[in-house]
Amino acid sequence: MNARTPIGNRRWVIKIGSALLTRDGRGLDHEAMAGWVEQIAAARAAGTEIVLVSSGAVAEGINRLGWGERPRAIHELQAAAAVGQMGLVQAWESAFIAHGRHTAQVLLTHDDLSDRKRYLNARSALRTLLAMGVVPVVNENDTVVTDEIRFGDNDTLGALVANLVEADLLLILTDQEGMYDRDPRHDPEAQLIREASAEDTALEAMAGGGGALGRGGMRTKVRAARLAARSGTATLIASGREPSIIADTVAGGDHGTLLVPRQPPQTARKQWLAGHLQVAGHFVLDAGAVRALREQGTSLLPVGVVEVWGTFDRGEVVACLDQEGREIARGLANYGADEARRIRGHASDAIEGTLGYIDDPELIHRDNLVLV
Ligand SMILES: Nc1ncnc2c1ncn2[C@@H]1O[C@H](COP(=O)(O)OP(=O)(O)O)[C@@H](O)[C@H]1O
Ligand SMILES: N[C@@H](CCC(=O)OP(=O)(O)O)C(=O)O
Repeated sequence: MNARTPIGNRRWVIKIGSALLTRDGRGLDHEAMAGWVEQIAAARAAGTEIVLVSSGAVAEGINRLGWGERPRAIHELQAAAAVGQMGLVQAWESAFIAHGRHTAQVLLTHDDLSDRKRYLNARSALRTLLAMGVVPVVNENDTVVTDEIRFGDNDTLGALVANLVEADLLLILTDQEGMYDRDPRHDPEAQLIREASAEDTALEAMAGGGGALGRGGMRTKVRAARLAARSGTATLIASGREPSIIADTVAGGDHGTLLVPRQPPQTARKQWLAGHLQVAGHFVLDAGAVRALREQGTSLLPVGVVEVWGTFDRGEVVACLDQEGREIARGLANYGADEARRIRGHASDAIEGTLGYIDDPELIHRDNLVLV
């Protein structure tokens, strides 16, 4: 068997899913948590900085409130998350304190990471905590988000946190040995993938949805790996039921599925752009502009835009689509939607004549543009 690509051990993000943490919804598995904490504390003592991304607030809230099943109403889910998050942080805090390690609760929303200022604040807070030897315990702030504006699954959140702290590894612990070439729940012949490129688009076809408690399944884990790769972060999907999974991985063991970045890391600003789950509008590009962006890495000029959709202001994130509606890039618009509609299809030297002023010759400057 070929040796796997080695993983750096400077900084890791470890994500633990709901199904694992809550024994399939029967309440927090304190014993398993103690086992993971012991291994994390040892890795930290040996010099690896670790951020924990912990799911399980909603599942634990449902358990604490004695509800038989997951509610559908958003206000009930928000309430369950608020109750359950208390149990989660209590459990992590006491497990880490037994090893003399402080934890810090960090609850994030999509808005926190899409607003540039708040993103930079979250980044410096996390980096400060890590430098102080604290283990940040991150979750989505489920109580203040609704379906339209949530990450929903913590795989995506884990990847964005890995971008924030520029982790070497995003370790996703789940209830399977790793990623198989098809959903093992439906096909016992499924084969475990040992290593693949995080950017390999064929992986998505092999990844299915999640179980009753987890939200994303393998699909969101594959997407998370692609997102994480933007900061040069490798993703390992492995079984949290394997008793010494973290220690073995630190020691260079080769459990699970490793998805490695093959492209060079992007700048922090481009990672931030790629991490936006929502955009304020769309530019539809002609074929020449699509080629120029993809093949030459140019800025987007008004002349290559055939349609402008949505309402947005200068500085907002806008997606660029080809004529079949496929997103090819996104970036920060230099003009608001109304101005963009007036200058689309025009050469840049006609902008001033059309608008009466010119801010920039491009609709999106290439420094603010990321291919997706
Ligand atoms: N190709 C695949 N390989 C492995 N697991 C898969 C695959 N496709 C779908 N799955 C499902 O994804 C589930 C894990 O995701 P999920 O239920 O969201 O858990 P978590 O809470 O850990 O995120 C597995 O239990 C498995 O049934
Ligand atoms: N923020 C949510 C986690 C969402 C979720 O279920 O994520 P996951 O189990 O990782 O697929 C919670 O704490 O309940």
